[in-house]
Amino acid sequence: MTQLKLKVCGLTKLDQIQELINLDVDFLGFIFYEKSPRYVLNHLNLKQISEIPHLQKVGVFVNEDLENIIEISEQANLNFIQLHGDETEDFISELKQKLNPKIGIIKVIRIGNQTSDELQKAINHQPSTIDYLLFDTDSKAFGGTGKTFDWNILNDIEIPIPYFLSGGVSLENTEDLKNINQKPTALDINSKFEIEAGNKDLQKVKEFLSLIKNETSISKLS
Ligand SMILES: O=C(O)c1ccccc1N[C@@H]1O[C@H](COP(=O)(O)O)[C@@H](O)[C@H]1O
Repeated sequence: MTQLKLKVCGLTKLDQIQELINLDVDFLGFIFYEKSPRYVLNHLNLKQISEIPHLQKVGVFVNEDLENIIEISEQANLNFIQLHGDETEDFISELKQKLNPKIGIIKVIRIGNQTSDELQKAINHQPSTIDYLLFDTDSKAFGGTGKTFDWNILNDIEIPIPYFLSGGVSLENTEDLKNINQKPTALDINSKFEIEAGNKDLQKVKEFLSLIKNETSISKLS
């Protein structure tokens, strides 16, 4: 059985980041959206982010200017760009052309009240150059609300590439993973593992890690 990966998002503190690296967390997420309470550049500069020794650093952007994404990705030494807004197919294709080819793209599909047909169309319209999809709950804030969507809708669609599951993922709802037929490649945790925005509750993250990385628990979930 392939092991579920973990992305911890909304990081702002170097000591916590180092601890997550020691815990072998698979993806580290940094929010480059000024309106977010987890806006990383209020806490760390691009050089500090670039020096973080991890090979799966994800920058989260919301309807950001293409040239800014490229500049930040280079200066912060990012490995993935997570597009969390309403970025079009053309925008993503142009970004892919201009971006360092080593940098992958994660496209977020925010799930609100779409039908499964509408959702399928949105998935099918994504450019083939994206590396992962990420499903999150739709909201005016774009993300980071701690709210879940109805995961059952994932059983009504075809997901052609690996995906991250996000939106209010917590210690309390991993049980519901067993109802999803096509399992996510990674779980993305954020606001449910915080003392306050951007300040992670590492004890909770450790509990979660042992839950999802433990073979016995995983087999209970699938
Ligand atoms: O966390 C934020 O503040 C944020 C703001 C704007 C876009 C995305 C944001 N975070 C992403 O939201 C999801 C879900 O987070 P949560 O579990 O619901 O708190 C996660 O992918 C973050 O990358």
